[in-house]
Amino acid sequence: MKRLTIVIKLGTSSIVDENTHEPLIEILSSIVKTACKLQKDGHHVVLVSSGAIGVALQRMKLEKRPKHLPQVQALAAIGQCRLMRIWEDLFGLVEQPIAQILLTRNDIADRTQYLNAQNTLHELFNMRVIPIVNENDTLSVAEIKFGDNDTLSAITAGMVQADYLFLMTDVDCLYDKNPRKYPDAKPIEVVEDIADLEADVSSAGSALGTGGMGTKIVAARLATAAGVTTVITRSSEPGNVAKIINYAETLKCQSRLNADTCQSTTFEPGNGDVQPLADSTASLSSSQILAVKSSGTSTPTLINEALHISAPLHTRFLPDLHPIRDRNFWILNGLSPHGSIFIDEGASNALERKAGLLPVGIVGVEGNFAQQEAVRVYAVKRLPGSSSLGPTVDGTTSPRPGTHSRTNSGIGTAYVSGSGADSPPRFAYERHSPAPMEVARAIVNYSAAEIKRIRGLRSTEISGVLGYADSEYVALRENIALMKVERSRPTTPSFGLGAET
Ligand SMILES: N[C@@H](CCC(=O)OP(=O)(O)O)C(=O)O
Repeated sequence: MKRLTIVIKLGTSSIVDENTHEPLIEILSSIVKTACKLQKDGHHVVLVSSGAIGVALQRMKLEKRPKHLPQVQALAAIGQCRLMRIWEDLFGLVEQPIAQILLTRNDIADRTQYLNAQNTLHELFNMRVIPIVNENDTLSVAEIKFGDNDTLSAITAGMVQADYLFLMTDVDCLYDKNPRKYPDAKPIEVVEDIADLEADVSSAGSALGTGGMGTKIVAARLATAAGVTTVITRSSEPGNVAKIINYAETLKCQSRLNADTCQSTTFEPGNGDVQPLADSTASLSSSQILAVKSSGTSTPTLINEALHISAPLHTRFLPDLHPIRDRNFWILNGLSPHGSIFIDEGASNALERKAGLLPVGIVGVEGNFAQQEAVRVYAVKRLPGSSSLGPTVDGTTSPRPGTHSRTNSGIGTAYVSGSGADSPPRFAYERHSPAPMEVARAIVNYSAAEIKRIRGLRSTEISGVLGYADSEYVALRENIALMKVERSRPTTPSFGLGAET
């Protein structure tokens, strides 16, 4: 039997009525039914549930979400237990145990706590319990906030290495243009590479929640990079979750056009339900396999036609084939960067070859970070003729006064400037057109002040300058996570839609 791990995120607008703030019992009941069915079929299910603040508004008979942070935090405290009471009542009706997990970014910034959260989730799966995750808003202030539950759900999906993340919202899917303005807007069913998506993400969230379409795209980017198929679909039809999984798994299986690889899959095309097969027999009939083979296609739409299967409207973001997982996922997404380091091309290439980060390749530092904190790592080009021992990247947004020349490096745009032949060359970079490329995140062995003093030096020179040398590396290889960097991207259709949460 193929067991899937499925994270379903419900925004505030799917949980409470935007005007009356009453719980949307019909949707919540359908979610419970869907989650229990998936669970009973052997899959692992996690709910990421917003709605604490929305539910509290009704409890406290308030008309609007307050703006003052302590009031919002107090409401979250009031609403969270009421929200869980609603879930407990509904899941209790079908004897399905649930668990509450409240997270802040701080909780997972510590590697041990991150692993503890991960272990707890896995243990709950083993116990056949459905975890319900929300941000711990009462403790969260800006610096330790995930910001919105779309991001939280993507991090949760990465943490449990989910197969699917469902971002349930108030629209069917993405369209090639704003369907509210353009009646001929076409739904986008599959986004093969999210890097190619140029999105109009201007739509705001609902009055109660914090997310919108922008945060959904950010979440989809994060989750697909972690190998999670991410789906945007309408929350008012939770039964669609199983239909979409069924459809996507069937297409995945069929696109391989190989009966052997389909053997462990457990789906009956077209009936809308995910069915575990006790004996691992092929889920697709030989006539269906023949139908696809004889159609001579592997594209989803044509396979779909060959099989006569369809799914409710949705947009599916396909996962990265080389997912970022485990420690790398944690470095990239669990930690908040406290500053930036700028490295030259040689160092950038060395990182690609899985080397650690030495001081000699560092050309600049920004921010005020301490040892063992996370930083962003940007690649910039070292200009010909500049000193190898300590040109500074100063982060100005335009060239400094004086003589300057400009090169387009393909990595970032670098300027060299100085007031004449006697002045040492300085590096500056332009933040826009093109911005320096963030190539990695790293946990550093030295503080910003220390790195400013040792940048450009060989490792043997560190102790001479600092009086000590904690490490020859500014960041050890195991503490560096490379980003997926797109050096050139084709332009792609933009889309528009007005999702609320
Ligand atoms: N954690 C908050 C919701 C935050 C949030 O992202 O809300 P939403 O945009 O509705 O998914 C709550 O429970 O009210």
